[in-house]
Amino acid sequence: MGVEVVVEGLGKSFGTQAIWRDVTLTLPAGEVSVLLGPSGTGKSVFLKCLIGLLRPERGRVLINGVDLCTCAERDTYEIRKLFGVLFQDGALFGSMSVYDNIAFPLREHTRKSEKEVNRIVMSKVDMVGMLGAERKLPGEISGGMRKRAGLARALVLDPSIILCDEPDSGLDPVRTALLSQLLIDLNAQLDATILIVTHNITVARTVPDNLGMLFRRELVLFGPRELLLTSDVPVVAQLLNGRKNGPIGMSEERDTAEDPALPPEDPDNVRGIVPQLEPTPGLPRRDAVRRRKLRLMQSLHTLPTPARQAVLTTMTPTDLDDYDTWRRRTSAIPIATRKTTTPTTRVEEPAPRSRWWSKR
Ligand SMILES: Nc1ncnc2c1ncn2[C@@H]1O[C@H](COP(=O)(O)OP(=O)(O)OP(=O)(O)O)[C@@H](O)[C@H]1O
Repeated sequence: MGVEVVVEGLGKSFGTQAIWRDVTLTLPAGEVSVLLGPSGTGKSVFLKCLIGLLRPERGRVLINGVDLCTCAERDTYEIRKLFGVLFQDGALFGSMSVYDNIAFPLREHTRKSEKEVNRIVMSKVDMVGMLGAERKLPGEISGGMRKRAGLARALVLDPSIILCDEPDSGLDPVRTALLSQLLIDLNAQLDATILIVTHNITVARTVPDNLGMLFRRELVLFGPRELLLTSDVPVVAQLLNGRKNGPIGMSEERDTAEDPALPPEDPDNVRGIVPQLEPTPGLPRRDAVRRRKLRLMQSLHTLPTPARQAVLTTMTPTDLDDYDTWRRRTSAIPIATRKTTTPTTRVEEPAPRSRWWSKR
């Protein structure tokens, strides 16, 4: 199963340029999350901080209890093995074939035989739909294929955490839709924690379990997809609808500090929940979906009404039964505890779980 990534109070600057400050969020284990934000808001820098390629000045990144911001080089190296990363440009070695690029982490970090390497590489080549192109050089294939080759390379060590920096940039709408499906299928097969940085609104609306947004050097919001897709926060609504009117300007200097109200009659306003992609028929169901539903029910009371209603519409009778079982199990503890002091008190609700989503 994937690994939870906990980010607490993270801050990063380059010299006097503050990129973002006080970023706090949790990527739940095995779930798919998307990070949005206008160009230049530091999304790629954030990914690099998560894998320890850049060191933030403030805050913590906790993975399996290890703080990547302060741990020794040796621990960083070990933790990094949990990650598979698709960099923005694919980051392939230009002089190596696609096959050798994908085989590289296996040859570098494992002692597998060439036969075993071949089996793994070809299975990943197949997975990303590149059979027949594996002997080509990166310069001989399209940008979209380079992205998919980069994704195949990110997967060869069976990562618990997959980071994808703009996997859809430069892809046509059909290939973007296929890539979205591929990411959901991967999550169903691997149950890995996935974080995708994208500018693509359709990907943001249809792929993730959780959405977040960076703007003006801060994390505006991070939480379940229902929270952002029903959000009235102007910058979130502007970005998710791809509109020109709103706080986001052409350049950072033109971004406005206040959140001007959006015109309610805007015909482009397509706010609301769209169905999330399901794994391709024949693949396993996503384990994350059930875990996430239980977690959402536990923290339902912390969500704004529109998000809460949207979450409730996704619940099946089985989900509600799961929640009921959990409630009975957890409330048994306080009832037993209270018996000694106030035996007549019935505890109706489990202790409220602290809010796990983040708001500026
Ligand atoms: N190594 C570095 N040294 C100095 N500045 C850097 C470095 N890496 C990134 N930056 C700066 O950090 C800011 C954020 O860059 P980043 O690439 O993370 O943005 P982004 O949100 O991913 O943008 P885009 O969506 O356009 O890819 C930019 O102003 C960039 O110039």
